[in-house]
Amino acid sequence: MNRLIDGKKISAAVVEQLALDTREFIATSGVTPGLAVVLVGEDPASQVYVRNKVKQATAAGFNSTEHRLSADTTQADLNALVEQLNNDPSVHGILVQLPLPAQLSEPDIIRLIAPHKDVDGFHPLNVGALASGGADLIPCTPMGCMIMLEQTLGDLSGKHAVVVGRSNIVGKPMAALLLQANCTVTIVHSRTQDIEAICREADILVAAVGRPEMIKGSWVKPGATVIDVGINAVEKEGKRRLVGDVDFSEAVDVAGAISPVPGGVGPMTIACLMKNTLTAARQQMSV
Ligand SMILES: NC(=O)C1=CN([C@@H]2O[C@H](COP(=O)(O)OP(=O)(O)OC[C@H]3O[C@@H](n4cnc5c(N)ncnc54)[C@H](OP(=O)(O)O)[C@@H]3O)[C@@H](O)[C@H]2O)C=CC1
Ligand SMILES: Nc1nc(=O)c2c([nH]1)NC[C@@H]1CN(c3ccc(C(=O)N[C@@H](CCC(=O)O)C(=O)O)cc3)C=[N+]21
Repeated sequence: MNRLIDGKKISAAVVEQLALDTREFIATSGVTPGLAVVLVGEDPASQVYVRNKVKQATAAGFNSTEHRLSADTTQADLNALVEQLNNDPSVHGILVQLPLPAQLSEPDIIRLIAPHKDVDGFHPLNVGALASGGADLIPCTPMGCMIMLEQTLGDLSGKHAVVVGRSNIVGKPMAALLLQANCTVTIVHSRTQDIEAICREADILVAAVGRPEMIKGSWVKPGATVIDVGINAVEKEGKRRLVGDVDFSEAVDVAGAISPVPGGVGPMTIACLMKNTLTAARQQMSV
């Protein structure tokens, strides 16, 4: 029996609960949570995500603002915007869409965001808190993956989890959360030898590589739970399609449960961004 992990459905339930919590927060504090999303340049995929984020934030009952800067924005201009948002009491969460154009420094801008408004959980202070087990603002994509895994498997204790990819935004925080949930965690990356054999040992396989359909059905242990984080735009039969890092058509016959792309991790990421925005607003208002 193969089971599809339906990110659209799970995220809708998360957002529904969040809308209730938000209403209660607004009634108690008199404050509406505010999310500011910053987009530099015209990357079409980023525009889609930003639009989805702003739409969902409005649905959850937040105020949300979108700040679009041109692709040739200077570091000084971007810094000035972030400082303005840091100092704006109506803004509780700030997200700067990545990647940034080449002339801008990602580490510098991430460090500049006030840690208590860092709803991506990328500031070194929040990364440190996650590593030592006491974080409030957890990176949205790994948080979304954990919700999917816990709904599918319940207790994750003792499972062997293999994370493919070691980026700061997905792979590393994913591994930290799995470890916190008592999994035995292996991280593999581009220098790992015999990735296939390691993947085949996984009870939980999380793919965050950015290579379309790299993980084949034969890499999956029968019955394993597969979470596909990859979002890759490819041309198929002359049409633009989104595919994951897992070869879904092969893996679906082997896995015990698997998340699709689209309709898997993507919507969960946005739902978790909303969760973090409410958490940030609560902390700032001490409610
Ligand atoms: N659904 C969602 O909400 C989100 C989806 N994504 C998607 O997830 C994917 C990964 O994103 P991100 O983590 O930012 O990507 P990065 O490019 O930052 O990291 C990719 C990782 O995969 C590893 N890797 C690359 N090629 C191989 C290979 N052939 N074999 C083994 N490992 C390899 C790299 O290894 P090394 O470190 O050695 O170079 C690196 O650690 C992308 O498709 C992205 O679009 C990302 C964020 C959110
Ligand atoms: N600071 C920052 N934080 C991020 O969290 C961040 C980022 N930068 N840069 C880019 C990646 C990517 N990402 C996605 C979010 C939602 C979908 C999503 O909603 N996907 C839908 C489909 C969207 C479509 O149709 O294109 C789905 O998979 O079903 C995808 C990808 C967040 N990221």
